[in-house]
Amino acid sequence: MAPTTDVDPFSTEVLADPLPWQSWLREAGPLVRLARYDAHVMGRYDEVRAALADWQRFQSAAGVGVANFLTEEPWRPPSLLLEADPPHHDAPRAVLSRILGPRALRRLRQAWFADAEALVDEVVSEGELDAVTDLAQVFPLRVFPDAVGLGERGREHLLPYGDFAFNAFGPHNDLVQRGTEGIGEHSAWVGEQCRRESLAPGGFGAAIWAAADRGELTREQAQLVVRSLLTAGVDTTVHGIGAVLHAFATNPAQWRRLRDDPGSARTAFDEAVRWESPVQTFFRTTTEPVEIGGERLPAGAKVMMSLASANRDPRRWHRPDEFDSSRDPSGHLGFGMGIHQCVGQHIARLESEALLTALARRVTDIELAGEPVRHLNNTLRAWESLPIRITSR
Ligand code: HEM
Ligand SMILES: CC(C)Cc1ccc(C(=O)O)cc1
Repeated sequence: MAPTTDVDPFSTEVLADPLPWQSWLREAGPLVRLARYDAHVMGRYDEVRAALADWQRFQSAAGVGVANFLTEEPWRPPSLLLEADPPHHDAPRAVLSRILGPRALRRLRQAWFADAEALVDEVVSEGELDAVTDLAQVFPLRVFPDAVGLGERGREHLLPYGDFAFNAFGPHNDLVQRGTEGIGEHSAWVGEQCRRESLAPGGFGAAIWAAADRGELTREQAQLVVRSLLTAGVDTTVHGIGAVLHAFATNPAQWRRLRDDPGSARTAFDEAVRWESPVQTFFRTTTEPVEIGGERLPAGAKVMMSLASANRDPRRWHRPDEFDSSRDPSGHLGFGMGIHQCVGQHIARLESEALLTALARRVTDIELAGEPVRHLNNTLRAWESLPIRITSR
């Protein structure tokens, strides 16, 4: 019988500091029953990785949150990638993989590096700034909506829309309730941006619609694939960049390492994604009886995957709680694993690499200049505010 816990992983206490819970979870066993939710949870690297690779027995079509789409209405029509399994998942994934692939990045690299230099020039004279509001939120919102082909107006809907979507993977707690008031307006704006007429030529959105013209997607699918970009492509990178800036601000020696070797920016970002896991958890649903750690789960069971716990599992990582930009972070689960592994990860890496490279060129030292403040979300590990002091050459 799997150990049972009465802990609420979505409680304010756990969301504010999830590390003690994750340590307990890893020691309690490979699978633990969550008494508060009709669900189980995995926190060890090997089991989480194996389940993510096993899409046949751990499906996504029943939703990747607490809610089981087979028994309750989703808050919006399900994603054709995230909340779909093969064969339905195949075409949307193939289209997006190509559009967000290496060729797109070569086209964007020069422009994003220049944009990052310009932003750093704007802020670096400040001396003291908030790494969240002045950098982590600004840069992704300056480059990504343009790359998608969005108009200028209404981009302030993007962050709150994504924040709600990530809260909605959790239970209907206070975080979801507080977002309910504004989500109608944010959703309406996002839905409008997914229409072909709203999307500028040359952007990711127009490329998705061109795939529909070629018969690779239907028109309805095209709209939803654009919606996937707008849902998954903003808050994640904002909090990923927040995480890497916090990591460097609290490890000054590693900032000097980055300045000596700017080429290490990409690995440093992946190490920050492992260490902080901006996306902490999501769920799968069993499609047949599954045996894990001596526990037999029936079909239709919801299982929470704690990426964050797995990314700090001492069974897999040496000194897991340390941010070590010189380690090899490959194999981390911060972008997931298997057929649903993040299709936008290269975009995220490029955004971070552009900003870190621009900062490393101009900033000799980065350190905390005040108490960082957490932004709580049922799924995301995020900062609300990150006061830093930078000294530039
Ligand atoms: C630091 C930034 C990011 C993190 C930590 C992150 C994390 C993840 C994770 C863990 C998954 C797997 C979900 C699952 O297995 O159910 C995923 C999937 C996905 N991500 Fe990302 N992501 C990031 C940035 C992005 C960006 C920039 C985009 C779009 C340009 C994006 C689009 C997607 C999409 C569409 C999926 C669904 C893929 C599928 O189900 O086949 N993500 N992401
Ligand atoms: C970590 C994932 C849950 C992020 C994510 C969110 C939304 C979508 C979508 O397709 O709307 C895809 C991926």
